[in-house]
Parts: sequence; C-alpha cells; structure tokens
Amino acid sequence: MTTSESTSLLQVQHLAVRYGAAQSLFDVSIDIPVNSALAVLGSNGAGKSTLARALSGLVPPSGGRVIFDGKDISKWSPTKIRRAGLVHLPEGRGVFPALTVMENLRMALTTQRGGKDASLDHAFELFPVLGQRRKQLAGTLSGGEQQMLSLARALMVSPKLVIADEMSLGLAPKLVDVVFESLGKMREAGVAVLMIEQFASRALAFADQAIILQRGTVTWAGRAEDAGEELLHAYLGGATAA
Ligand SMILES: Nc1ncnc2c1ncn2[C@@H]1O[C@H](COP(=O)(O)OP(=O)(O)OP(=O)(O)O)[C@@H](O)[C@H]1O
Repeated sequence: MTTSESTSLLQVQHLAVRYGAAQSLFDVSIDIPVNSALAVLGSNGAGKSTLARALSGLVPPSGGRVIFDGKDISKWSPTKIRRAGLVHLPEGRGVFPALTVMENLRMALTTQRGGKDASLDHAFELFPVLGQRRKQLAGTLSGGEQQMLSLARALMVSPKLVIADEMSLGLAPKLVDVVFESLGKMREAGVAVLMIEQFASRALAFADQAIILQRGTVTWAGRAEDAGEELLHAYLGGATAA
C-alpha cells in the first residue's frame, strides 16, 4: 500500500451515475485524505449534486467504486453510510423549523447509546450561539444560524467526512461568513469536507484540493491554490462568483 492510499479517507474510482437513459457522471475519480477539504466546482447541471447523492447512497452508481474509511460503500444504504461517518448536508437547511434548537440536536442523537450530554456540550462549545438559543424554535433562527444548527446536527454523529452541498446558497454575505467559519471549526475538530459551492474563490480559499466538473466529467483537478482566476474563467465562465 502506498502512503497516499494509507491516508485516504475517501477514494472514488471511475464513478458513473445514470438517471434512466441519461448519464450524469462519467469516470469520476477523486481522493480525499483524512481531515482535508476538497472543493467541487462546476456550472449548473455539471453533476455536482449527483456526485454528492451517489457518495451518500441516495442514487446508486452504475459503475465504479466508492471506498470510504477502507470499506467499499458503493452499494450501502444512506443510513449505513451515515452511520459509518459520511454525512451529507443537502442543499437547504436540513433542520426541523417547528422544533427547538435543543430538540433538533437531541433528534440527531436518537441512535447514539451513551455520551449524549458530552456530544451536546461539544456542539455548544463549537457553536456558542446555539447554546444561547437552545429553547428557540429553529424556524425563527437566521439563515446562518440554521446552517450552524444543521452542521451541529451533523457533528452529533461524529462524522469523518461532511459533504456540504451549496450551504451558502441564498444567504446574505455576513451569513456566508458564518457558514465558512462553522465549516472551519468542523475541520479543526478533525472532520474532512467535500464542499460544493457557488462561491468558487471562497471554496478554493477554504479547500486543499479542487476539481472542476463539466457535463459529468472531471476536466481539471489539482491543488486549490493553483486554480487561479484565469483557469476558473476558462472552465466556468460566468459562474466564478467571488
Ligand atoms: N433525478 C434526476 N433525474 C434525471 N436527471 C437528473 C436528475 N437529477 C439530476 N439530473 C440531471 O443530471 C445532470 C446533473 O445534475 P446535478 O443536479 O447533479 O448538477 P449540479 O452540478 O448539481 O447542478 P446545480 O448546481 O444546478 O444543482 C443534469 O443534466 C440534470 O438534469
């Protein structure tokens, strides 16, 4: 086994996905080392969300393999994948608006046997504002705070990898800052991140590695710091929002 294999958390090998007759992903290969971040960039319809859905078991691959934490999870159910530590935060908030912050967090803990108080303490340590608002209904939080709650819920299951799919979509710039800060805290806690993001430059500043998807194919892959303006413009055209 080479060094890169031994430190890999997620290896996607020649992944293909079809929706009926239409193929959405072709021969996609990526590698995410433990505790690192990958930015997945691409214009609308490039296949970013399909990649996220395939990795989290929501759509079955039609070819290739997904190895997570040393196990082939290609055919696992979404629940089994989540329990193994790969958590998908889909577009949208992913919180229960009519429940309080505390109830939202407790719900995420229902399958955990012990250590519930420690998990809650850890979440409030990372996101103090949630501790202050524990009795508030989630639907009355700001957009950024709801995203924080969504991240805190994900943390409850001690994830090894979080897929953050367009978390800053539709948020005001200040709240986008909150989302990036929150994801940064998750990384500090040792969690790897696969980030799908409309704000290409912010995603690149956050990530170690990046790929560009075009029509279901990886057309560029490299270190995030090497993906300059010119390259982004060439691949993404108008989609290079700051
Ligand atoms: N459930 C589905 N059934 C059929 N085709 C689908 C389905 N979901 C996505 N597609 C198609 O797969 C391709 C990739 O879509 P996907 O949503 O993964 O792109 P994306 O890069 O996430 O785009 P966006 O940023 O708009 O969400 C598109 O051509 C889309 O029309």
